[in-house]
Amino acid sequence: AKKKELHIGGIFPINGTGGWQGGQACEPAAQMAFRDINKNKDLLAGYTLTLHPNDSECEPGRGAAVMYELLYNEPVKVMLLAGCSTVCTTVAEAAKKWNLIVLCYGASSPALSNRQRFETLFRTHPSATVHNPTRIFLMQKFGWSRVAILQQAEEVFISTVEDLEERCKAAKIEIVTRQSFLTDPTEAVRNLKRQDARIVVGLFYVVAARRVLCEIYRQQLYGKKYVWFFIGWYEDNWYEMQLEQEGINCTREQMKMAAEGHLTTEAVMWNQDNGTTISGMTKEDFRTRLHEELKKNGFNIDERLPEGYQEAPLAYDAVWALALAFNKTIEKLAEKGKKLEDFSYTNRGIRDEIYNALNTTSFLGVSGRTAFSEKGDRIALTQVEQMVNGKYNLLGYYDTENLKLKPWHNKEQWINGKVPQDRTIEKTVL
Ligand SMILES: CC1(C)CO[C@@H](CC(=O)O)CN1
Repeated sequence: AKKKELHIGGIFPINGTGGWQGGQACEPAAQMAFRDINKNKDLLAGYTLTLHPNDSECEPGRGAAVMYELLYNEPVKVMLLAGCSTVCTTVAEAAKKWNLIVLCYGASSPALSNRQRFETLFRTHPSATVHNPTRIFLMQKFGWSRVAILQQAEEVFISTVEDLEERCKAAKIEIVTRQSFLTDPTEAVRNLKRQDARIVVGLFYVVAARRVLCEIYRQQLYGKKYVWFFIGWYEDNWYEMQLEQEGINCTREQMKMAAEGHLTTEAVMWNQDNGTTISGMTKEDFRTRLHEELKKNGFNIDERLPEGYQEAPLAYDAVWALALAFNKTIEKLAEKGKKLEDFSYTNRGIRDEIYNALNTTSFLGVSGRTAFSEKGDRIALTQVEQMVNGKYNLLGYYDTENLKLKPWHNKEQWINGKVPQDRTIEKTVL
């Protein structure tokens, strides 16, 4: 018998430079997952999934336009996939009116962790706040209870800092100052110096990070008395890239000196070990297939780029989450004599079944263990690295859900082997 089609709306950042460069690999990764699932005999028997891809250019206005095209044109879509925080915010806030679940594979904004605004949102991309429990863990591990914050004035960093401040308060870690800047960090760095900040958490995009690093060098806020936390998803040699083009007036050597010893935190987006995942692939199998897929799609791949498309596993696993949830929903509906293909935009009952199924979905994907919190956030491990002599050393992983190390390698290095202090220790004259 002919298989029944389930139609999925896909909104991807294909063109446009508004978003992150990794986004372009998400549509090919999702297409790969649709093929794998439609071939899989153990899933969705009697059904076939059909993706309707569209380009949002990572721009919320375009995202809204393609969403309405998807909704006002046959066939009825049963779910939406979307990427980019701005597009997901727009799409997810509206989609609940059509009883559509929205699965976001590329949205890090903490604002999306809000069930009042986003009743039907789930995301395989962790919120930017996933770094914060790890930052607190590191402060406690190294005995720092007096820290400072330097951030770029962007929504994602503002809401991340709000979460970090709450966690610092709960952990009795004093935030001696919180400095923010739009594009020029000079004054903000000067204020850090005035407050004798020693342990600083930095939250900014990579172009701003290079300006901060040069300012750190010029104002001597680096070396054995200081520790900086940076974001870990910049390119590995971000501190020496594009210095001329961006008008950075520090040499590569100076940037490298200022960067020495800094710590980074980032969400783990590729399965930590090389075990076989639900699709039968290991993460390396996936990387190889993605590489081939991107070449076939005319991407100019060089050796490094597959790492550069770090979010591709999140798009691939989002489709597996969707398929597993549909599988569960079909069984549940059958008990009530209902069918998934009877979904319509006014059908709240089927939306609730899909929502409940996603809420309890958990599997090992190419992006690692994939499961969602009650706010629909991706539960993820974080990775900690330290820059030593211009290269990142892996220090370990942290499980923010169970608040434990997985594992820690004890490879951190400090100048003269001494962990920097978080304040000036008054010499007590005996
Ligand atoms: C880690 C990063 C680069 C954070 O931004 C995400 C895009 C977004 O949140 O709009 C993609 N992944």
